[in-house]
Amino acid sequence: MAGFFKKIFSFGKKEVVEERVDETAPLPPIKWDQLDALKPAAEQVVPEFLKREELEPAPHPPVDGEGLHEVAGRGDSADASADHPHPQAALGTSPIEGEVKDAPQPSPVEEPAPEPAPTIPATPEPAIPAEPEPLPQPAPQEEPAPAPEPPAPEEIPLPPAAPEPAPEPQPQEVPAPAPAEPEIVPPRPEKQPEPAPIEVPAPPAEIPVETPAPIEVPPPAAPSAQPTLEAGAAPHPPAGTFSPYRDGEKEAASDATPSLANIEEEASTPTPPSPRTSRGEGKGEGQRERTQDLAPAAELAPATAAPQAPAAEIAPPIRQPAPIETQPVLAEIAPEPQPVPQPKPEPKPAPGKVTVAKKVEQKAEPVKAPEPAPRRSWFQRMRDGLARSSRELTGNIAGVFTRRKLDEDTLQDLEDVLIRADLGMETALRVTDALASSRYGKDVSDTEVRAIMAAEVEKVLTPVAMPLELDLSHKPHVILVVGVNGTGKTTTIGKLAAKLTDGGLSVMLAAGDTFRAAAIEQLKIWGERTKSPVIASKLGADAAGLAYDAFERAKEAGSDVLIIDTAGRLQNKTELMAELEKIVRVLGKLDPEAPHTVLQTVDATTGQNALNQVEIFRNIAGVNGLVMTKLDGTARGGILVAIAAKHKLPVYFIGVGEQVDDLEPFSASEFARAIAGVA
Ligand SMILES: Nc1nc2c(ncn2[C@@H]2O[C@H](COP(=O)(O)OP(=O)(O)OP(=O)(O)O)[C@@H](O)[C@H]2O)c(=O)[nH]1
Repeated sequence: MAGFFKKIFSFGKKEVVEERVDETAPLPPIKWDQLDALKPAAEQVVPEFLKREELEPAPHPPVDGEGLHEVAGRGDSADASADHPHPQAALGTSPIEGEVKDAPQPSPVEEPAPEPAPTIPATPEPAIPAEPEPLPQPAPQEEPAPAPEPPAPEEIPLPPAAPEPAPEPQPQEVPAPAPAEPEIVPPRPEKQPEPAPIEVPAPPAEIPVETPAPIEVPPPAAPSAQPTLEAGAAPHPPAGTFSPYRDGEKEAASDATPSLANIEEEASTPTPPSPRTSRGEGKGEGQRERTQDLAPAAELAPATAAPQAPAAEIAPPIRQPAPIETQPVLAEIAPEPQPVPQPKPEPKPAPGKVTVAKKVEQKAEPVKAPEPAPRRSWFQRMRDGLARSSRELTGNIAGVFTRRKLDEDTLQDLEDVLIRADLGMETALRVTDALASSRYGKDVSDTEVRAIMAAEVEKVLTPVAMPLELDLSHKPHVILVVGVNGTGKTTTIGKLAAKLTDGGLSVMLAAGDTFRAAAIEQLKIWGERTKSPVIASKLGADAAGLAYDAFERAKEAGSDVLIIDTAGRLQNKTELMAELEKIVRVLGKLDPEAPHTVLQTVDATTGQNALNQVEIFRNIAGVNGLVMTKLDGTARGGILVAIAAKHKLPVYFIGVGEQVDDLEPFSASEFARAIAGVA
């Protein structure tokens, strides 16, 4: 075989010499298309050359002459001496011969070369230019490129010696490209025109090679993981990780996707880098390796593991460990984020605990709210409310009767104490008279004095302590609520509506306080709380007109009770008093007896002014009942006794708080005992 290639080599020289001698004319421009067209011809011609070489070199010159001109014209004049380059270039195709030249040298070393040689020319041509970098695909596409690079092929023959040393490393390097090439195979079938007949068998062989590759992966996986570290652990693990998936993708994607091959090459690049450098040294050899790799690849995979151990083994192990490692890595990654969120919930409980503690504290307060201690009983609440009044009164009484006999001075001192307690002159005289009639000249204790006082106050209050009676024959029973502003009219209306609705009565509310927007809104709130419809109008509207409309509405609705709120006016303002009179007058048009109840709220904290308020409202609005408000926490609860004694108006309720339940029916004995500090 060596002789065979030598003949070819010498033949090329002869052609070059002959061609140049014959043709001195300027070289025509290069026509790449023609060159491509020549490629297949060249292949066919090649065998002819071989034959003709042995027989006659003459016939070829004319044929190759054109190719030679083109090649020479490309400008390797410096290499004009290019003895062989020309024939190589003429082939076109230069790579073909270049390989041929390269082949002969390594071929002696590698005996199998002679046979693949004919096949080689087809593949190597495109491969040579492309292989140095992108071994697989670019080569065929760049076929024209190699032609313009005749100098490369020319130089190639120069380092023929290099291929000789290269051949040995090449077989080693071969394994590395081998895995990549099988992937590259798909692109080659595209180039099939040249190597098609010969390589066609190879690709199928390679295709199975790829499939076995993943199969090989599992066995060496665990052990190979370590070797991967040696060959290029860093690059491999990632490549391996992706490789398994890519293989599957490759199978699915089929040959159409050369990119996959590139991807794998990139993944495997760590190992190939060294082989590539070696390849760059000898292109012809590199080409050969391809052809050889393609065929032997299938064989190498299983059997040639030893020679290709470094590269071939690295590739598979890399793939295997990678997928395995990747999964565990993912598994590790997954748990990592889990612990991360865990700490987050931890802080949540922390603040939760804090909040809980806070909430507990806060809730503890509302729990205290059941301080319905006031709810324990209205009397207890009233007693607590009258405590101030009681303490002051009882304290003063005790100061008067401490180890003193009852005489005129003590009786006068007691009268003064009762009057300062707002009980009124009448009530004070009643108490002193009662005490003097039974205890005059005797030692009297404060307890005895308070008991007599409680009894006398009760006597005063009993006539006025009356329950509110509603004549439901009136549909509705109209309750007009009057009183000085701030005495608790609206609040009392809400409390009363709650009692009535709780008792099963239907109640309608009328917002007659058209001078204060807050009063209207406040009444609406009470209406919502008591589920009672509220009749309201715009701010500043005529209160009498509103009362009239509300009365009609209540009649139409069949309400049991209509409660009309009014504006709080100072009794000395004629206009305001006239408005109340007008309301009463208008209501009387619908029902002469309406309003059926006129309640006046009296603020217990007002003191003696409450007597005047009742006097005025009684005369203007016909007040026929009282609600003593704010008896809780006042020291002047005695005014109720004075009002009762003077006006003898019924006291239906007393307000002992701002809550809906803080409206209690008035009890003379309880109030009297509470204010006198008698248990
Ligand atoms: N402590 C206590 N406060 C009360 C009582 N009744 C009413 N109040 C409060 O007294 C204030 C005045 O009550 P209102 O109902 O608005 O009095 P009003 O007469 O309607 O006032 P105007 O709408 O201005 O005429 C409010 O803050 C009520 O919560 C009570 O019996 N005890």
